[in-house]
Amino acid sequence: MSGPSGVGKGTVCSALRGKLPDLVYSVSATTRSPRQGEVNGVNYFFKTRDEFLDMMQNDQLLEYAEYVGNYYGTPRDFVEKTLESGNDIILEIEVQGALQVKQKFPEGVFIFLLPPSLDELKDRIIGRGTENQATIDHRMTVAVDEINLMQHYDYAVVNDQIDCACKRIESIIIAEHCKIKQ
Ligand SMILES: Nc1nc2c(ncn2[C@@H]2O[C@H](COP(=O)(O)OP(=O)(O)O)[C@@H](O)[C@H]2O)c(=O)[nH]1
Ligand SMILES: Nc1ncnc2c1ncn2[C@@H]1O[C@H](COP(=O)(O)OP(=O)(O)O)[C@@H](O)[C@H]1O
Repeated sequence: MSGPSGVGKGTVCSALRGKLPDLVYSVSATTRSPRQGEVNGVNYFFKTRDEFLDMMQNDQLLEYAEYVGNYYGTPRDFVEKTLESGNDIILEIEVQGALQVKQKFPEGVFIFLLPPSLDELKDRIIGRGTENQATIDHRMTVAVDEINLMQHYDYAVVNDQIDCACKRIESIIIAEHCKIKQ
């Protein structure tokens, strides 16, 4: 799942956890500093730049990207082991990374979460109160670039109300399970 900063990816994923308990969540590595309340190993694996570069060089990341001045990447082992054990896994990642995953797992299901409007998106980022003004401006610029790449995804879901967005994503996951693969 991808979507611009502040659209509600984290909020929707938390709500989905309650509804689809068998769905496994990938915890990413990042060089971004933890926000208040974020826990290492739960929200992210927080890494120094050197530690992250080591992971890249040792092929420990399934994909990675630089986003607004920090690196983000998906630890490879956990994803591969989860899939080998027959479970589904959800990656909450930005667009460049999702396109790398699409190359490696074309059978994956790619969902783009959209805000009802750019004004509402900005209100949500500001309302969350975790970023300074310069970072908010940078993230809003990137948001437009990301939305322009939405055509690479299988589904677009508008996060107007959290419950409605969750139901739409749940329906997608259930439908994908029932799909006859050609
Ligand atoms: N490529 C990639 N992007 C990631 C990964 N983990 C998180 N991201 C994305 O990085 C962007 C910034 O994440 P974050 O700093 O937590 O900000 P937020 O989206 O505003 O909560 C978001 O688009 C995340 O989905 C990852 O492992 N790989
Ligand atoms: N459907 C929604 N309606 C109103 N506010 C929302 C909705 N979804 C999320 N939010 C709020 O928007 C802010 C950003 O949500 P968050 O989940 O942190 O976004 P993301 O993970 O995409 O950056 C949070 O303060 C969250 O409570």
